Amino acid sequence: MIEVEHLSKRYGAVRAVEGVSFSVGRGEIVGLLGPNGAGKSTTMKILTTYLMPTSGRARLAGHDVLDEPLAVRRKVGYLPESVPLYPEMRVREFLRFRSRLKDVPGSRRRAAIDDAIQMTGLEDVAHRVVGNLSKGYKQRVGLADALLSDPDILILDEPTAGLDPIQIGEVRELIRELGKRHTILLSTHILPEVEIVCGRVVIIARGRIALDESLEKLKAGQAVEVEVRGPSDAVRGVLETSPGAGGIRKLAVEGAAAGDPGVCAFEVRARDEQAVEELRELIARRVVQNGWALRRLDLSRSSLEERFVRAVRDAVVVDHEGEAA
Ligand SMILES: Nc1ncnc2c1ncn2[C@@H]1O[C@H](COP(=O)(O)OP(=O)(O)OP(=O)(O)O)[C@@H](O)[C@H]1O
Repeated sequence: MIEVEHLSKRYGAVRAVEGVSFSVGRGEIVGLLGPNGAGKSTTMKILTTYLMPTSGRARLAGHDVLDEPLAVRRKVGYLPESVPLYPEMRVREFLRFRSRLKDVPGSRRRAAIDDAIQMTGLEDVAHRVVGNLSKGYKQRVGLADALLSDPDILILDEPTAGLDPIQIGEVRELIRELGKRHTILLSTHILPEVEIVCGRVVIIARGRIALDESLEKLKAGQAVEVEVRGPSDAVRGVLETSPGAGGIRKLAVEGAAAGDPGVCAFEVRARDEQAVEELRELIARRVVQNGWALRRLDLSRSSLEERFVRAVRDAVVVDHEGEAA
């Protein structure tokens, strides 16, 4: 549904996007992840035909952004980083206005607006003035707008930016729901967001692709963090000999005293993706069987974070080497 080939964009001397290539298949939810200024918004503006690339190609649902920009716009619903709304309009009135602009046929317009309102949970505020809504609800109005023409593709630029934790959860849930019917490319710089919502992540750093991988693969080799009240050496021995364990790292040991073995914490890396869930349960059983108190047992986030930091750092190094050359 989205094919991007060697896309570049310069703003004067600023190379915002440099030879970016990736693709998104029908029904995928892909996260475009990167630090501030990485080139995410610029890429999305090119894909939605709001900006022309300096070079390279992009096709959405088979239409080229340069040759057929109107056809692209008909296939794409776009939620820009800052949602342009008319604050003095009421929600339904705004969506009616937008549906006319988007050429939604008159006979379909009412149903399209009702569907968009229902999908985004705006029923209770449909009669309210947009400018008086909370930021979370304004974001939903932006999403409803993006859905009006029932587009095949949704492009969402930082859809949860500036929302409170409850609103963030609601919008993420909504995106997952939308992912059942639409192909979605969303940008964010929040790692857990990608983990929760997306099936694949494309990391962009300094305008270049630093990583393009499925979440499943990224999670392979994931680790379990375990905290136990028990003798550190014995605990370590039991953890590292657990079937499925691929390596162990000490996180902390504290408080051993007379009569108290103290508390120790380890990160146990799973040998493969399947192993991590089994390993978690096995560790719980083994700790308890040894008569130790299990204080904490989590999936470690560090593996994905490490991959992100490494990918971004490597991209910066390559960039500097490129400049030096
Ligand atoms: N209109 C513009 N004129 C000049 N430079 C620009 C313009 N728009 C963006 N840039 C620069 O291009 C680079 C990429 O910006 P872009 O907004 O695409 O990044 P981003 O990944 O979306 O960042 P953020 O997460 O902060 O929104 C940055 O260095 C930015 O300063």
